[in-house]
Amino acid sequence: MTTNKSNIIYTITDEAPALATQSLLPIIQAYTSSANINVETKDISLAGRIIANFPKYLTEEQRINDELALLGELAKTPEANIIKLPNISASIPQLQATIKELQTAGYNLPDYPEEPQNEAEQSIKLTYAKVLGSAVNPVLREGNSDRRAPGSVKQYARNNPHSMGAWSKDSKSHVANMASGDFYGSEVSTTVSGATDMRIEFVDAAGNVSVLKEKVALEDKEVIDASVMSKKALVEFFEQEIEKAKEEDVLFSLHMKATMMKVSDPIIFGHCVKVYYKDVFAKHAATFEQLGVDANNGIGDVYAKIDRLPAEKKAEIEADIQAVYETRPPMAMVDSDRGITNLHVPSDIIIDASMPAALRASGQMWGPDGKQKDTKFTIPDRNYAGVFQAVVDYCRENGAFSPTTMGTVPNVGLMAKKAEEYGSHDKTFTAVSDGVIRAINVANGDVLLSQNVGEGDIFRMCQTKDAPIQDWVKLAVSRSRLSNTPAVFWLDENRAHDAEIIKKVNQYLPEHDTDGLDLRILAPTEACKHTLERCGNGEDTISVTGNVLRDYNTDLFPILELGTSAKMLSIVPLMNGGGLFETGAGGSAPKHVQQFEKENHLRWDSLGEFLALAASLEHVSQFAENPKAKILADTLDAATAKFLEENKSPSRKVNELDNRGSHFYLAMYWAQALAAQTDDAELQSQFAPVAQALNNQEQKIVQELNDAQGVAMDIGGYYFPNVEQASKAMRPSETLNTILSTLL
Ligand SMILES: NC(=O)C1=CN([C@@H]2O[C@H](COP(=O)(O)OP(=O)(O)OC[C@H]3O[C@@H](n4cnc5c(N)ncnc54)[C@H](OP(=O)(O)O)[C@@H]3O)[C@@H](O)[C@H]2O)C=CC1
Ligand SMILES: O=C(O)CCC(=O)C(=O)O
Ligand SMILES: [Mg+2]
Repeated sequence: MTTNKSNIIYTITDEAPALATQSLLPIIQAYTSSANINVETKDISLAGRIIANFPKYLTEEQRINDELALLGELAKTPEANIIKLPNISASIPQLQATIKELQTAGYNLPDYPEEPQNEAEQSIKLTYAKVLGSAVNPVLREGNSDRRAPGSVKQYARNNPHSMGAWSKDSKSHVANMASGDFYGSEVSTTVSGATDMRIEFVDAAGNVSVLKEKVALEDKEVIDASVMSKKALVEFFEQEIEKAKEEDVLFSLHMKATMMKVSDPIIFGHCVKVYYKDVFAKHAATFEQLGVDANNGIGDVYAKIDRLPAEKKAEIEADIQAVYETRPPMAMVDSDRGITNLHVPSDIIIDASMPAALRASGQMWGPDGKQKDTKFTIPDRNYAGVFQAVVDYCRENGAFSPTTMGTVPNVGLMAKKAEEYGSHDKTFTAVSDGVIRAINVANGDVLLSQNVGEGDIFRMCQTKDAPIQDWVKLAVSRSRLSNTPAVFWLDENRAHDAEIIKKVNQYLPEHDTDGLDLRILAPTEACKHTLERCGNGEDTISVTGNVLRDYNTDLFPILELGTSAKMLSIVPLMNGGGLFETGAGGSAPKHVQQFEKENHLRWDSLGEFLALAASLEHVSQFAENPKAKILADTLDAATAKFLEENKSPSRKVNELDNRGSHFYLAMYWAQALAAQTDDAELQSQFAPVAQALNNQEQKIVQELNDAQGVAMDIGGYYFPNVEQASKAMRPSETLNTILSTLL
């Protein structure tokens, strides 16, 4: 893909951010056209990715290019300048719903074959696997991550603190994790010497060898590791903790990352579903087998499949599910009004957002009665569970953090080239029987790593390449220097993988000027305690972490500090010189779309988009030597600061300022800043009348935007909305639209 140096790619994604784009992008395009910057869109939505992968089934007009693949290539070039909004990482139920919507819209796509019966179905399933789970971010993230709250955003939170639920010293909430038999306990790791290929194979108890993965290329000096989650230990753990939750009188809750960890975590989730609802699964085993119920898709899959049964049988199973709640501890709920539990769908409770939300709400979740209650946060594996327990302990002891006084915790995250666990899904396997799974060096037949496995155990291998580690160490030093802030590497010398990474950190740190910097290495739980102490004292600390803690920490600290991770600056300096500017650190906020459909109010906060756009324009100004881009970036920064000062973020309530109104204010402040600057007379004269018009019409525009609300809104689809309808819905102010059109 070739691009003009002043090209910016703006991604079309899903749900709330995709709706917000219908309103914000026309403003961005109108403003940037004045600096010869072309803001082009690329569709990486879930529906778009499905369409792109099945050309054979579609008409000529329906086919679209695989724009994700194009962007993946672009991300490896110095020209890349991509603004990436959050997208859905689909679970199977979400994928099926999207396929259905597309079929209804006339797209002749095949159904998702849950249990393929022949080769053709197997191939369809494999193609759908390409769009399942976290299939976008790892492709674009050809760099490490730098996520932080800009000074103006942090100051805004200090001046306008969000609510924080009070903590009780008697809180019974706690994190439950396994004591053995998990990934943490079994991990082995090594650093590869010399580029080679590896093969992953399974050896059964009788010595028969079968190949699980033919070939994985290994680079010189990369770190590889292998670990196993024992099914037996996991199931026993769930049994015990579910029983204990009842005795302890707390809600039972499970926190996984079934999207990023799309192979291992749905299986772990499925075991929990089968244990919690074991009476139902035992009594109806034959029926479930016949219906093809898959517990990995949650108890919701039972509800979906029993629809096909005669009414009487269906009612019996439903009654049996209800009876489970009499004997089991109360579940943490996703939606207590509709009886949706935390075990309904694996994509409803995603650990990075769900744990901080609970920690912010007095360490509690919502029970079946719609009331908050202390909770057992079940996080089976020990690798990162201790981090959340450290927050629980700190808040129980010291009370909730105060957004007015707490410090800030930016993150430098190791992410490039599918680093660590988040690149493991193509090397994750369930053992079909007892035996050994091992990685063989294809060049000489040596065993690189091996693990004993029992039937049903989950084996996984991770890769972490050397160049990204070097880049990450460099980024950590430079962020620490530039922001004059101590930095802690969250690495556990007792964990095999981390021990290899620590060797590299110690090797690469001396290559940089670290004079006077406070850099240290602490195991994650200790690092978290240290950081929390400092945070409570108003001190800032950079967390330098691997890929998983990058994800967790960049929701955890922003949600405590700012109320949401939507306000984060989220930059990925691409290793080949380009820039990927992610917006916020959160997701696509399905709850916001529900509200939008119900009452035409979108509470999505686009602050992350504003910050990303300013960083992207700054990148254009440097890369393309475009001085107008620099002015656009600086004035956008000024406008964003004013936007915060004036408190123009969307309200949560209908008929008040929403996402669209917040975009109007940004546009007005941006035009004012452009009209006020004197470095570029052309821009000044272009924007003076725009600023004037927006100013004069402020009342009218806000009225038009707010009056449109309060009615149900149909945009012709959820995963595949009608673009014209969505655009019309998101641009209800004719006055604003007319003023913007004068710039084009
Ligand atoms: N970078 C990416 O592409 C990411 C994608 N995802 C995907 O997003 C989906 C939903 O994930 P989930 O775990 O529910 O997390 P989300 O971050 O989407 O939502 C959690 C809550 O965070 C708040 N929130 C998030 N973003 C904003 C925003 N811009 N403005 C205001 N509030 C915001 C909302 O709280 P409230 O309702 O209280 O207003 C929201 O309900 C999944 O499909 C997931 O895979 C998740 C993370 C990152
Ligand atoms: O890609 C995903 O599924 C989620 C990514 C995410 O949560 C993050 O990077 O913070
Ligand atoms: Mg995240």
